Amino acid sequence: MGDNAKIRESITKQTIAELISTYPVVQDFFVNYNLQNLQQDLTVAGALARIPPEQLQEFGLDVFSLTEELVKFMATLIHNREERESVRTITIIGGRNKQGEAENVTLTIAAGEVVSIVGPTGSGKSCLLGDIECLAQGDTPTRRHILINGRSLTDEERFDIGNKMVAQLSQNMNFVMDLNVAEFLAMHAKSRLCEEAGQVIQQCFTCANELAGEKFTLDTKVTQLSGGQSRALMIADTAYMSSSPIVLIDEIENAGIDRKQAIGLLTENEKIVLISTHDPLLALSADKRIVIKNGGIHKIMKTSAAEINSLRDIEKLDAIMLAIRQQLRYGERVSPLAVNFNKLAPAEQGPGSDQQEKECQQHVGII
Ligand SMILES: Nc1ncnc2c1ncn2[C@@H]1O[C@H](COP(=O)(O)OP(=O)(O)OP(=O)(O)O)[C@@H](O)[C@H]1O
Repeated sequence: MGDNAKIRESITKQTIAELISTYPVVQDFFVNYNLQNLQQDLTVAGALARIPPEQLQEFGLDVFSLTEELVKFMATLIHNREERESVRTITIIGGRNKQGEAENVTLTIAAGEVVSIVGPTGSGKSCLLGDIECLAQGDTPTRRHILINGRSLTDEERFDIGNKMVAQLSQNMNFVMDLNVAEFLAMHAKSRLCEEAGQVIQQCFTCANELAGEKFTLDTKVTQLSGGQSRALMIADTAYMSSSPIVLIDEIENAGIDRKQAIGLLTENEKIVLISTHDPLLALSADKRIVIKNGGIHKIMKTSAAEINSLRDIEKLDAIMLAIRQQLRYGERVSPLAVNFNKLAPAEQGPGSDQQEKECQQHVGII
């Protein structure tokens, strides 16, 4: 029996109340067809059969085609749920760098892991994100292959627009719709068949406002949001509404948002997060970092215990920079710094020494 036939058989036998209690978002489907008053204790088949034909004619439907619409709606809902739960790993199989030299790398990243991508400007960080976004199969300039749960995807799986495995938060985000924040979030909730949409919309809005510096309201037009506010809204949206299990972030450091909180939020739901960054705080907040050089994966380094210690100092420095930025933003004088700069010089044999780098590379078993 095909998937849709199984869904049809299963849902039509349930009562309306049972179906709604398992999938609250189904109420939206009924409301769309003006069917909010269906009798709750009847089976779905029974309740749909009792709808007067003229009520459905308004939508160009009869009971049979309405049932098929409901089955398609449920199939998408179930597919999204399964997908969210199904990506356990992604694997990057090396291709070649800008010179055509082989990368000789196989890196597997598990659900819940955060990996940063670092390297000089123009080295190829966004290109690696692009490979993951399109689930490359040796058909991009880098010739990399990306596997999901250890296997290559078919072209149908890669290019199925309903199959949104990867969410990408890119550097430039522009809205073209004339909607306010509330309408925008409601539209997303609907298109992603979000369960408990009202609650999720409120969570997204509150969280985006916490991430962004300057507050905005639900009435604010999305076209009026600043770059940082748009970024904050999209991060909250990705964290709470998107079912995509893989999140790619291209440089959030310049968006003026709370970066640590943003990453914490995205990793809460066992997503795989890859961040291209020039920011030490973000780079070291990851479990591992991929170092890109000349278009190729040069090294993969696990964040060492010493680096995690340094991260605490980096956070303090970051807090100082943030405070200075706030003072400047609000037209205040910058207060004298209570920092002993002599103490800030990196220790001679500190993190980053050759010995430690070798250990890191051995640890992840890379080239
Ligand atoms: N392996 C490769 N083979 C061929 N071209 C590559 C490869 N990797 C990167 N490139 C090319 O190099 C250019 C710069 O790459 P990319 O934009 O990914 O750099 P970046 O590290 O993200 O830069 P920035 O830090 O400035 O954002 C792009 O034109 C990209 O197509």
